Amino acid sequence: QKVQIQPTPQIVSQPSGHILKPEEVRIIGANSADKEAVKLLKSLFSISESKKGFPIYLGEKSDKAIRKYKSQIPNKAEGYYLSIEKNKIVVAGNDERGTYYGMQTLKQLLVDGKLPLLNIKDYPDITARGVVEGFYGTPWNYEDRVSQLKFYGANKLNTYIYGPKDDPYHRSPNWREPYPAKEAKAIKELVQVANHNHVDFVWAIHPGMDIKWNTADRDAAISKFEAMYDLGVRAFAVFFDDISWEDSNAAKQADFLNYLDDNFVKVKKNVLPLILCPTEYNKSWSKIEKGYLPTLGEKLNPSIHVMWTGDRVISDIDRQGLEWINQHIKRKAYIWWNFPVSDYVRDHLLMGPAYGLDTGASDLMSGFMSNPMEFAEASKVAIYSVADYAWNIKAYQSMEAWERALKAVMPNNCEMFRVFAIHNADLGPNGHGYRRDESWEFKEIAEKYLNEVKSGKWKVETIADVQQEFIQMMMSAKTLLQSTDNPALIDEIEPWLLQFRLLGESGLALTHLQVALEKNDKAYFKKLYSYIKLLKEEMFKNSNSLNQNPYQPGVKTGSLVIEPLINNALAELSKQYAQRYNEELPSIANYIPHLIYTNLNQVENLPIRYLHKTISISPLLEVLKVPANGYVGIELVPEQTVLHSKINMGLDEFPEWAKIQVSADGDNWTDYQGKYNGRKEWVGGKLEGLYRFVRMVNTSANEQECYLKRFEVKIK
Ligand SMILES: CCCC(=O)N[C@H]1/C(=N/OC(=O)Nc2ccccc2)O[C@H](CO)[C@@H](O)[C@@H]1O
Ligand SMILES: [Ca+2]
Repeated sequence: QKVQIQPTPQIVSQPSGHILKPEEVRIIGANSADKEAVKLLKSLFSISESKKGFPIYLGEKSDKAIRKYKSQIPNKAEGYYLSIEKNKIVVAGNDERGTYYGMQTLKQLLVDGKLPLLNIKDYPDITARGVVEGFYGTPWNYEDRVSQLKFYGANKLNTYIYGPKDDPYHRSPNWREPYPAKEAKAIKELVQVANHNHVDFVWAIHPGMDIKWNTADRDAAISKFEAMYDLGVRAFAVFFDDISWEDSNAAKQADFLNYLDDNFVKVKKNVLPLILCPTEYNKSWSKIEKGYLPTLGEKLNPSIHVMWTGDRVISDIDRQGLEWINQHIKRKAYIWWNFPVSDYVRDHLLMGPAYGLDTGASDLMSGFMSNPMEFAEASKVAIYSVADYAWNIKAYQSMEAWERALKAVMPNNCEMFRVFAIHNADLGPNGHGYRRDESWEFKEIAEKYLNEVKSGKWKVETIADVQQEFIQMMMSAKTLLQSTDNPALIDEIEPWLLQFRLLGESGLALTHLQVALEKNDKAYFKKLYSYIKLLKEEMFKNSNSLNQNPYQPGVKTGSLVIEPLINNALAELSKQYAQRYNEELPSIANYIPHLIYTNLNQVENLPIRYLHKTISISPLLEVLKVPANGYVGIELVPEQTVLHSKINMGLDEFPEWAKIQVSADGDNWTDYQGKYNGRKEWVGGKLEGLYRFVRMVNTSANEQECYLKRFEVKIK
């Protein structure tokens, strides 16, 4: 039988039987082996004081106790040789971390008091593997981070990069200041937890918003690094992402990094190589002829890593793209993979497989980091898969890893967790145009069901299939809400579980509308319809009260297949009701008729939201570039009476290049009189008459920059 080890090892022999877990073991090499490995071994077996215990040889290739096995150990960083035999076990590392990883594998193989007889030669494909806490939104808390670090140790991830955008001491305004005592203590403890799990804790500084290219700021960075060094940090990164372009001077950035490298990293000796997050960190933004990347490639000290997100900000990672970037930066790219980060689609959870990763790229990357969701536990599903990919790239199978990830995160309820995860994977329409598959096992049934509803000739077995899925959604939500094996996870995803249950319930009720039509029972149909309306109102209330944030407030679930199926079937069945009984029912599908109105491709995919008679554009996190005559706004369908409007462009004064205009026909525009309310927001009042378009337009002759933090129109 094939043993299952996470991550998938490089070389495993076929098991030739098994042994029972030894009552007592004797560790040979305990004094010279990696101490975390010794601790882990002692937590698994009872150690005999006398000579008679079952021998376990533990240590690194340079240790005397392991000398006999030295030739078996892969000559690769963090590699190990593990052999489980009838009369001994050998756990031999190429280095301390290798020994520790060998022990993690041994721990996984000890199941039901038995151990398989086999041997393994294993090592990682990618040198640095892990997670960059680099998202916008609520940073992870201390308990989240401790749990993450233990999870990384168990999954052979060796790097955690601390860089939460919303930590004021990581970025502006306080990147120069040392952390206050409380935060400093927490970081000091986290570094220790990281060390116990053989994870390199990388502290990132983000000086980009207000750095000056002078000795004062260079030394400010060094003194901040010194302060972090005193807390135990031995690895550092410098982030220059998401800053305005005049600061994206490659030569200055390279000099700054080289100065830190020469005057801090090289001086300290036990500090890992620096990591740079460049301003041009994806192919779609790079203009090679402008020389930013080639300058970094030329000038940056060779030991400094350069981060890269791929062809776009949110992007698949493939061999071709990696070969492209590596030639320009003259080193192997250090990947910052923006998945499962959801800070630009905050109403969605990304619980699906981690796919779009080239299994032929093992020799082209120096690092692979996942940028996760602000929900730490929920992110573990994708992080688990990334661990499998980064360790053994050619063997990676995203769907298989996903199945194991679900079991790892929710061991006692993985089937119910799978029902939830499979229907909470896509992002919905978003500014990056990045989408994921969702509900893939239900799509065919959904299609069949909708066609049968439309034709009015439905089959019992199709209805049964659909009812089974809806009931499973309800069972999944209820089971998970009452589960106890991962309370932190349930706490994070509760809003989505509540919504998921209501969605399943509304789907189930929907199938009974067909029963009512079959029985020609008008009263029953109307009762069901009102019931579905109640369910939808509760979902609407959830979306108005839970997971509120300034960007994508609300709770979206099953948004790719399930929700549209229910809304389309509902519309169809209420149409059939109207035809049969000559009576229109109020539309209850939460359809939004209004549209985004723009000629800027950076925002053309942004979703429109509708809550409480307010239509708004989903905000953009990053800076918006508006060329001459560029405009962004809302098209009201049909035209409406505008009560008031709010536009926040993230600027202190209302820019003279901008105009706010309205139109009924899209050709004749009139200025919309309004004023700044002192909180960077332009406010406009009630307009007489009906209007279809409200927009902000750049009336100057050249490109301008601003933010799209809020653009909303309230209608009567
Ligand atoms: C090396 C990657 C840096 C990165 O991805 N930065 C942020 C990031 N930046 O994305 C952008 O699109 N940034 C941007 C776009 C236009 C102009 C300036 C910045 O996207 C992620 C997902 O929203 C965020 O979590 C990241 O913190
Ligand atoms: Ca040793």
